[in-house]
Amino acid sequence: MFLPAGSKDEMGISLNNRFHVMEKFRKVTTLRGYKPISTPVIEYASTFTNEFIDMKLQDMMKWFNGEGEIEVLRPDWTTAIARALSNLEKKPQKWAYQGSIFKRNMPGVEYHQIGVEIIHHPELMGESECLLMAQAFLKEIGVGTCVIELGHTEIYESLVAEMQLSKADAERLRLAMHDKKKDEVYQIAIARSNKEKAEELASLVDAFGPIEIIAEYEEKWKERENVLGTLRHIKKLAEILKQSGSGEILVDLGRVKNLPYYSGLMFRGFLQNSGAVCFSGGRYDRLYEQFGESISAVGVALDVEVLAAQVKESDTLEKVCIIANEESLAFAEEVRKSFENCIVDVQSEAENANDYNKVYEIKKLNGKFEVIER
Ligand SMILES: N[C@@H](Cc1c[nH]c[nH+]1)C(=O)O
Repeated sequence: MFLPAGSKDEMGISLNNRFHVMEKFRKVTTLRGYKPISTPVIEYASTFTNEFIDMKLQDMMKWFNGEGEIEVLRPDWTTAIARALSNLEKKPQKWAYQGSIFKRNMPGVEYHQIGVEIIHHPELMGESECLLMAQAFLKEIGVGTCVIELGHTEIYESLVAEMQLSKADAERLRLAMHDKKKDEVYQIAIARSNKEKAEELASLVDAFGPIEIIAEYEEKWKERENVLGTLRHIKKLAEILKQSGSGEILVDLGRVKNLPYYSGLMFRGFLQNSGAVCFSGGRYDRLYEQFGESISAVGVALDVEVLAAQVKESDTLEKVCIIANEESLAFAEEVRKSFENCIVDVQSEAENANDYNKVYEIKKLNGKFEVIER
């Protein structure tokens, strides 16, 4: 029997590691005051494709239901949770979730995420909480500090806003900027504005580096009051992270949004050893405008596959094998209770004796069961 492309079975160590990551996440988030939330795996496509969200239908796993409406497998937690929360009381809330998202445009199709969404919290508080939670969690699973990158939608968008781009050109420019293709950014920009503007936009491609480069850009953009405010905000957040023992902090001032609903601060975490992205998130206040609300919303999702691959299998529990037969099964179940905090495996034969720290056999001597160490 075969599976569709992208689907896969999982077993043994990799599944154990995934569960380990998810259990620790539940512990860390519970202790930080998050409540759990879950949404159905099947939703209407329009929840994700409406004008406020604008995710691409072609990237989703989808079908028509009996009424002719398009249904999808959950492509994104953040949007699904916003839908679920839209009718709830408007007070500060912190939600934690774990489960799959599905993306047709990615080789794995099904991805496991753990994440949090924080709404109705003061901006800096919600943003720093996302990152401090992520840091505390990475520590808890033994990954340690990661490299944090901070970016902001408004720097690029305030430059582009004056350019009167068509939707298609805006998307081409965003992609070129995202891929850091400086020449292409310049070419698209020069066709729609003047040389000075095109050069400014192209130079934004290089506006990344350690947090200290912000000083250079404060000087460069000293006339642009709104951008200066954004830089001050990023610096404040970086300061909180540093004081809380974060590792390296980078900025990408030319970063464009990777999800259409971001508005404001965006962040990512990179593993120290491989550079893999282990978390990604940001502010998405505008997503709630579809419900006629103006609120503060920020969240982060962590990639369970990436993190599970970092977990070192630490079998701290002693493994015991009890060999029993049909007659001694009930007795073996009693014996099991005498081994506290051990993995106790009742078998008919110790096939792989080396897998166990201790092997016991239940024998019947003079009509009585005895436990004999092998
Ligand atoms: N849903 C985003 C992460 C996120 C959570 N909250 C805000 N952003 C993602 O899948 O990358």
